[in-house]
Amino acid sequence: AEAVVVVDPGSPVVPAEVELFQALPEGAPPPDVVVLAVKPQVAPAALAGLPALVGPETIVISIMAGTMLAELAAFSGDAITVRAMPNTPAAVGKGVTALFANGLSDDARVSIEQLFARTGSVVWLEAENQFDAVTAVSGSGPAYVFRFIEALAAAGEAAGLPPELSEKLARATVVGAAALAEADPRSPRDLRAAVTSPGGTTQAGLEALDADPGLPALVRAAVRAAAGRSKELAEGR
Ligand SMILES: NC(=O)C1=CN([C@@H]2O[C@H](COP(=O)(O)OP(=O)(O)OC[C@H]3O[C@@H](n4cnc5c(N)ncnc54)[C@H](OP(=O)(O)O)[C@@H]3O)[C@@H](O)[C@H]2O)C=CC1
Ligand SMILES: O=C(O)[C@@H]1CCC=N1
Repeated sequence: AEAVVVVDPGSPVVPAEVELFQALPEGAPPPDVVVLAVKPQVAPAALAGLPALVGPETIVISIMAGTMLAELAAFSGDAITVRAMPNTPAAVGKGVTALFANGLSDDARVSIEQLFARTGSVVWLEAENQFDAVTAVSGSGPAYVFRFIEALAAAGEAAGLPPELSEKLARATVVGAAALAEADPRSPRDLRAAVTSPGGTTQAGLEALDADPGLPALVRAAVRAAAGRSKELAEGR
């Protein structure tokens, strides 16, 4: 990008080449791309000045959970409007972003894809109503994995390891398993089977993990709750 501008009423630390504004600038030429990253609850107040700022060539990308394209139309004036759901591993180029828009030109589609490809992989959704489930799986998902690291570290401590060592082992194990899942084309199921010696330690651990209610049921409940919250946000609650 030629110039990157951040609008934030606070004082976030931004890179030297980024300009910081406390409020939306008035009378500026229409930007190429605007990314809306405020909380959905503050959007009406924060974005009131946006229609006057954007032009018909501007691409407005909202990453707000639960804010529908139909609602975004009120903020985005003439601009091309896109919904995106990224996730925080984007900070290290390992994110995954789901995108959806109606009637995009091929050019717009390519530039949006290129923008998010800088932060990791990109998928286009077939329907806007997939966002609730997508938000619950990949938007919120990193937090489930971090929770797992915390739980594994705490369990190691309970099994007698010093806290620092246990956290180091738990973190390195999840990082290593994720890297293997990325590099090895086998399914997660096959990767799991490769660790699990018949009658060995892993089998004993997995049996406990799957005992009622079991990890799959807990994860299903987590995704259902997060998707439900996404729907509530869409209804303005
Ligand atoms: N966190 C995540 O993993 C993901 C978040 N999202 C979406 O991103 C959005 C932000 O979430 P998150 O980063 O977690 O929340 P934060 O509260 O961390 O970020 C919100 C930001 O908006 C700023 N802000 C508040 N009011 C205004 C305003 N009037 N004008 C401009 N900026 C304003 C805040 O500034 P200040 O701190 O000074 O109040 C803050 O920097 C949400 O819509 C969320 O759904 C989407 C995908 C993943
Ligand atoms: O918790 C949230 O609402 C946002 C959306 C996905 C991740 N964080």
